[in-house]
Amino acid sequence: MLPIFFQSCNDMISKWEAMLSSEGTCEMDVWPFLPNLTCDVISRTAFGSNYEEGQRIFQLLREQALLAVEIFLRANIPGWRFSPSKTHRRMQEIARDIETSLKGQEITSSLLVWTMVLLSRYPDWQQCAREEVLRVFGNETPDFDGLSHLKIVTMILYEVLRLYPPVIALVRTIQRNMKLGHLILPAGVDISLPILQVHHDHGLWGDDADEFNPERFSEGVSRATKGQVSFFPFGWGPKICIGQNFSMLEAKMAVALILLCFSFKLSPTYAHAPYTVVTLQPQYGAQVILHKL
Ligand code: HEM
Repeated sequence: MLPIFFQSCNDMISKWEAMLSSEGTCEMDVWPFLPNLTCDVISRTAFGSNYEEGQRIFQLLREQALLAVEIFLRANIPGWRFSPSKTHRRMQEIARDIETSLKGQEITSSLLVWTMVLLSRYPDWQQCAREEVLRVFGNETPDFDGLSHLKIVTMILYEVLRLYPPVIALVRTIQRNMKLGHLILPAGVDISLPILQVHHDHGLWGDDADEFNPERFSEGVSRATKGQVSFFPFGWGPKICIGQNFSMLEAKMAVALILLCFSFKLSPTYAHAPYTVVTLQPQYGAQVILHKL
């Protein structure tokens, strides 16, 4: 799997290098490249093909996401979600076409784009992470052992997942009448588990809850959360994400290789506008200025 991550990340970096000016800089929107990278990785891993060959599946995934938004926007029309509309029929067709295990690809690109935005905003953390990557790998190709030893990069990724969880909420349907704390929950009711709000809760995370401070994860997740379920970007319990190790490894590889090749800062044209199309994305892209190292 790691050689696939490495190859796909290198392909993306080569495209960025080809765009550099003679001074070794380039202003660009990195956001469109990141879903292509994660599609490429999952496509090569699942089908042994590259992004171009797996393209049909990813077009279907994007169409499905837009249809889901359409349904969400009409959710307040009573009974609409049960009606056999054209949107529903198309969604069912698409669902048959796509295996569940593909659903993580766009989510990982959300993690990567917010990591680039935050490291652009916090150059000290960017430098700190680069020094760690250089210390661990030097001129060697990143391997599994080294990636598992990237402590600062891991702290940064956790803090990005806390501030910008790609999945902002989970929904659960109550199967039978139950009591949860002081709440009585009747069967059939849908409840939302608001990941984004919990991750920003000042009572749980302190006064700096809205600030980027990877240091809070320096002693691991359970210390940072004081043993509470206040950090669950991958869900929790029996339905927890089965792709979390895959995506963390992929993200570490991508971040390590980008840090080794470029320094980057936000372009003045960047407009901070997180919005949700199934996952949390930058509405107007992620314009950065890259400098070749
Ligand atoms: C940063 C990346 C990712 C995040 C934040 C993420 C997050 C999540 C979340 C919140 C859930 C729902 C858990 C629940 O309903 O309680 C989930 C489920 C799932 N994820 Fe991920 N995911 C990521 C990457 C991936 C990747 C790369 C894959 C596949 C290679 C993947 C495969 C799945 C599958 C198959 C499920 C359904 C598990 C089940 O229902 O039993 N995810 N993920």
